[in-house]
Amino acid sequence: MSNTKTNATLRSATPVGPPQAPGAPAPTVIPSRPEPLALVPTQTALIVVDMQNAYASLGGYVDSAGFDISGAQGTIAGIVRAIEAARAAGMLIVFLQNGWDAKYVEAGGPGSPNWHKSNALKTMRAKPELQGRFLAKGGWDYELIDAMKPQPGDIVIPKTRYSGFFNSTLDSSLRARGIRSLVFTGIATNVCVESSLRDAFHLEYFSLMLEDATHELGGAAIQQATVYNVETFFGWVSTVDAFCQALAPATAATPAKPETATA
Ligand SMILES: C/C(=C/NC(N)=O)C(=O)O
Repeated sequence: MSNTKTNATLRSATPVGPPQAPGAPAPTVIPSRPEPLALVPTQTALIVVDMQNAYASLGGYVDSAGFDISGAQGTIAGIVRAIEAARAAGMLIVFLQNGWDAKYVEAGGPGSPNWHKSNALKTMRAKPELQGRFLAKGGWDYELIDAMKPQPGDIVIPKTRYSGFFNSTLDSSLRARGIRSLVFTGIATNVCVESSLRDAFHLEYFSLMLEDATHELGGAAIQQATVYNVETFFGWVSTVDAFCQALAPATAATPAKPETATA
């Protein structure tokens, strides 16, 4: 890509991150591009975007609408690892869940661009036998996938448009908990992940995207376009391995069980 040179030039080894008050817990430095990112785990939320049957399961909305999600299993495995590492380090886990009421009032009618652009709504209009099947609250398509059931202390935030911040309680929920940094995972990289991450930038959050814990709709070049956008304009990019390895010392620092002395 012709932009590689620009990004390499702008890369730095000095970590960046939200300012820390004196006496604040030491941040964890995550190797990332274009700079390492310094995050305090207890002031960071892992955002899992729309890991619902609609986006990650065969027979769900995006599969039925003709998008290729054959790589979703790898994405799911990466997100599961990231969640485990984040939880062990004391990060808040937030699951976003996209969809509308069963009568699709929240989806909007012909006066809403969403009615015209949503491929879920378009597919159901084109095939009336599918009406009611996609992204309706209460249905299988809307549910989070089995691999990602929330645990006590996690937060689930419903949303009705691509950005997790639009008309939702996401921003207030994060601010109320003193969250300053966000780690983005989920599907789709170029739609709800990127929309949410862009809004996070404008709301002054430091955002990291784990590129191998996201999956695009539209092909490999589309994935690279979002990675470029995030790395160059809106945040930082890393991998599941780098994230988990950086957090491991923080996890190891939690008090171990006393060993039983054997004579
Ligand atoms: C295309 C699409 C993407 N959603 C997402 N979670 O990125 C949709 O909801 O129609």
